[in-house]
Amino acid sequence: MSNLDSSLPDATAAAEKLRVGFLGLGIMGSPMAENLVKSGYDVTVWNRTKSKCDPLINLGAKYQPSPQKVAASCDVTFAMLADPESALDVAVGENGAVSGLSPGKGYVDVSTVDAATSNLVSARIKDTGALFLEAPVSGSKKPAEDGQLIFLTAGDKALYERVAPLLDIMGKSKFYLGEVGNGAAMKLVVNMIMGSMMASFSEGLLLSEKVGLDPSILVQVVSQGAISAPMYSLKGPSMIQSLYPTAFPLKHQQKDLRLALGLAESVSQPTPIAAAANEVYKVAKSHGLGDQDFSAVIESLKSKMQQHS
Ligand SMILES: NC(=O)C1=CN([C@@H]2O[C@H](COP(=O)(O)OP(=O)(O)OC[C@H]3O[C@@H](n4cnc5c(N)ncnc54)[C@H](OP(=O)(O)O)[C@@H]3O)[C@@H](O)[C@H]2O)C=CC1
Ligand SMILES: O=CCCC(=O)O
Repeated sequence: MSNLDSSLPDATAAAEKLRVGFLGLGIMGSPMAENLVKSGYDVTVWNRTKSKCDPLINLGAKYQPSPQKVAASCDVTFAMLADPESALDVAVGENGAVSGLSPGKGYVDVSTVDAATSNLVSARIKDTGALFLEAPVSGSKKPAEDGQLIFLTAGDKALYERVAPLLDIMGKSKFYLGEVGNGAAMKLVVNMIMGSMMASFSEGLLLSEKVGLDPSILVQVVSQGAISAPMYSLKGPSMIQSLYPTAFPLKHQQKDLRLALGLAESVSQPTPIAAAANEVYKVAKSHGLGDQDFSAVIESLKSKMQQHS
């Protein structure tokens, strides 16, 4: 097929020259928006803390002072916000995106939220005549920087097709999962597994050390067997040194476990492992580790912290 084939998504988007809004420039939103700017898109940004917009503005992004004004000045607006409360506030609160939307526009929420929040945002967006897509992501800070995220999308198929070239810039793959809520649910199930894996890995590192083994050799052994995971090889060495440089904040992992437990409860699915893991993250959060990487959960299993909890 020729590169000039206008049926290709890339060619369609280039021909359309979409104006892209981006709300929420935290650990994930900043590199995602940066990749769009670097790919030549006309990007307009907003963030609650305005200073985080400056590096993007220096790269050529435009700025608007509210989600409403971003949505009004763009064809499609992405939102990458901390949690259900902020996702709702930015979409439907005062000067929220909804008041800037109209038929022909689209809103793509890439935050990790629960299905109920996503459905609420979707209903309000659709009331304006605009289209809605939920598209939470798997992959952390580095994959966001490298354009290697995995999008778990659901909602308006027409919007999915329209933004596919943008998702392809920010990510390495994308799944379309049907009705709004399915993307949120898939993301929560994935992060429920991840949270339990990290808590279990933490126990193993500490146990190996207590029985006189070298935990760095445990990391090597794990990396070569059936339970190997990139996460263990990536985070294990720094965890052994009690270093937790933030890629995925612990407070967000605990939020995802909380939301996943709610999802499980809604269908009476027992999730005792995730429930136990959630308690360990809650202890870590209550000890002020919420802004550190989620691998800092190991701290809550160290005996000195157990005595103080
Ligand atoms: N970090 C990661 O590895 C991954 C994170 N996620 C998910 O992506 C989302 C964002 O994560 P991440 O970028 O790491 O988080 P950050 O904490 O770095 O960024 C959160 C963003 O939300 C904004 N925000 C928070 N509260 C409000 C509010 N009340 N009103 C308006 N804006 C608000 C922050 O604004 P301000 O700058 O003003 O604080 C910031 O832009 C979360 O849902 C997270 O679970 C998904 C995959 C990976
Ligand atoms: O939500 C955060 C996910 C982090 C990851 O997938 O590595």
